[in-house]
Amino acid sequence: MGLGTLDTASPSFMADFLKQCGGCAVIDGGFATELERHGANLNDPLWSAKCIVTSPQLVRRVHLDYLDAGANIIITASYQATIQGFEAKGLSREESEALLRKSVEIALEAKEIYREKCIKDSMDFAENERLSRCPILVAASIGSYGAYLADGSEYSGNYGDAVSLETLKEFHRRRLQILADAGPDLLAFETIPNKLEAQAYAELLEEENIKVPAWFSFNSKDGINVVSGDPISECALVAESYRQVVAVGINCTPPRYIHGLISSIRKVTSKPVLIYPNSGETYDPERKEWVPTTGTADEDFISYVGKWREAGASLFGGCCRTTPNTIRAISRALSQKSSAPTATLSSKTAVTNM
Ligand code: MET
Ligand SMILES: [Zn+2]
Repeated sequence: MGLGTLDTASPSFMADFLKQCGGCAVIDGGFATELERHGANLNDPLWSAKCIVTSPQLVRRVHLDYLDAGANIIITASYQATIQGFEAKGLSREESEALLRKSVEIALEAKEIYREKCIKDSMDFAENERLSRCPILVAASIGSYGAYLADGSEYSGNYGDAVSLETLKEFHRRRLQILADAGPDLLAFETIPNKLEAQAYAELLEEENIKVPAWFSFNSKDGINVVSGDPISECALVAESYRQVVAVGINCTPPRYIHGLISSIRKVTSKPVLIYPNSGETYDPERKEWVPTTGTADEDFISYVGKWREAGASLFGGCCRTTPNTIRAISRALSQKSSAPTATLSSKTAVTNM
């Protein structure tokens, strides 16, 4: 299935993977918001991680839906799964650690089911061809300290002076070890809100001698800086000297900012650039809901894909409020290989038919 020739420990792992995918890969779409669309109530400090406990079948189903839609990389449900968060719910240390492992196990299971389905369904030539061309990767999600706090600071990046580099490293250390040992193909540090946390991740990868390749993905609300106000160029540069970091990019950010951010990242790194924007709506942490933004055509998400590719991104997916339909449309847009991949696609359909 291709993976036999892909060595996650090799320095050329990401380049090899992208080559097998034809130059570009597809990441999945919004995970927590997709669980919600299926009826899960995530109004909880654990957010999507609650479903690892309450609805593992639904977690697996959403992974499978994204694979069916054309994702080459699925991201685990561990974004807001932390030992501290589970312990606050009364679980023991052992139970908490087992749940972290379980998030990876469910995604690996979905990958296996999907592969078996494709093999069995030998009549489905197109699917088989896709699989043999490009392997499926499981990326273990690591959300920020702010995501654990569940107080909106993942979108402000402001942890206050009391939170130091050491605080962040100690907060993340054990979770990182457990997720890395659970057997994912990648580690996805997602929605990184400031430079300090990126630095903490980078140092941890080295100190803990983590062998699983990682990506760093930041979020922005102005297209120039990450949400804390640290310039994206400085944040992306943190990753540059760490060989364990195999891609750098942006997630959970409105589509209208992505083009400029790709250019800024490309100026400071030659690592592959990944992007998985949200639907363009804004999360209101007080109301705990997504609200529409005015004045921009963020529903044109899919129509941007060709431009993002031209700007130098090579991994594309969606974040909050995007759906398997969005991913299917991205996958098609990329495989069309034309400079105007949206000609036959209604982007509005892709994003609003949720
Ligand atoms: N991978 C996570 C999800 O889609 C990222 C959340 S960003 C707030 O649920
Ligand atoms: Zn998001």
